[in-house]
Amino acid sequence: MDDYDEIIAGLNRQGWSITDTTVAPQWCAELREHAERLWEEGAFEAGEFGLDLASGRQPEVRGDAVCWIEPASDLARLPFFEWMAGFRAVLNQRFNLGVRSQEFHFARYPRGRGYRKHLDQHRGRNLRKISIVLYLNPGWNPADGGELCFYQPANPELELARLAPLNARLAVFVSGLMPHAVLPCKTTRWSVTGWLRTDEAA
Ligand SMILES: O=C(O)CCC(=O)C(=O)O
Ligand SMILES: [Fe+2]
Repeated sequence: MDDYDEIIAGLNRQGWSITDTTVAPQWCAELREHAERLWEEGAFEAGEFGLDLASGRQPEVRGDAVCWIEPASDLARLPFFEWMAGFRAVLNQRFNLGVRSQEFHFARYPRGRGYRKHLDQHRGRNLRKISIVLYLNPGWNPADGGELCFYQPANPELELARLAPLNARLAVFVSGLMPHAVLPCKTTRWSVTGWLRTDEAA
């Protein structure tokens, strides 16, 4: 079984999958360098919750700052994003998922912040099919918190898994199915987050 197969098997079986050996630590180091540079350049903005821009910024609900990766930029051609384009092709060929575009942002959670339980599909819209999170945190300690939690789709009170944001860990899940949350972190938490979508690139 290759990595794509392993991830897809997890999605089919339970709606989510975690792999720790798919993404090369070198790719993560490079992404983390870019993320920190962009942070220092002031390129991040507060993460927004839902589509209502007027009321969308609620740090007690969603505490990260994000920096979107322009699809036409050099960054979008880094190996991790090329690998994702390959994953998309496999999902389309074998499962007819019709994921025609991908969007990604860097995310940075400062100490004390998390993201309350939510689904990744905006209400009434279902363009986002598959959610992707790659963690960029070398030396993450279990005591640092910041776990990604999955909850039972039919009963979101029931926690299914609690996963530390370990360096190079890749989480993939069905956007419209899996309730999830980020528990508050005790130290700065970095990641790349994205979605495979059914519409064409903007
Ligand atoms: O960083 C994570 O573990 C999940 C982030 C998330 O749920 C989101 O950005 O929608
Ligand atoms: Fe999410």
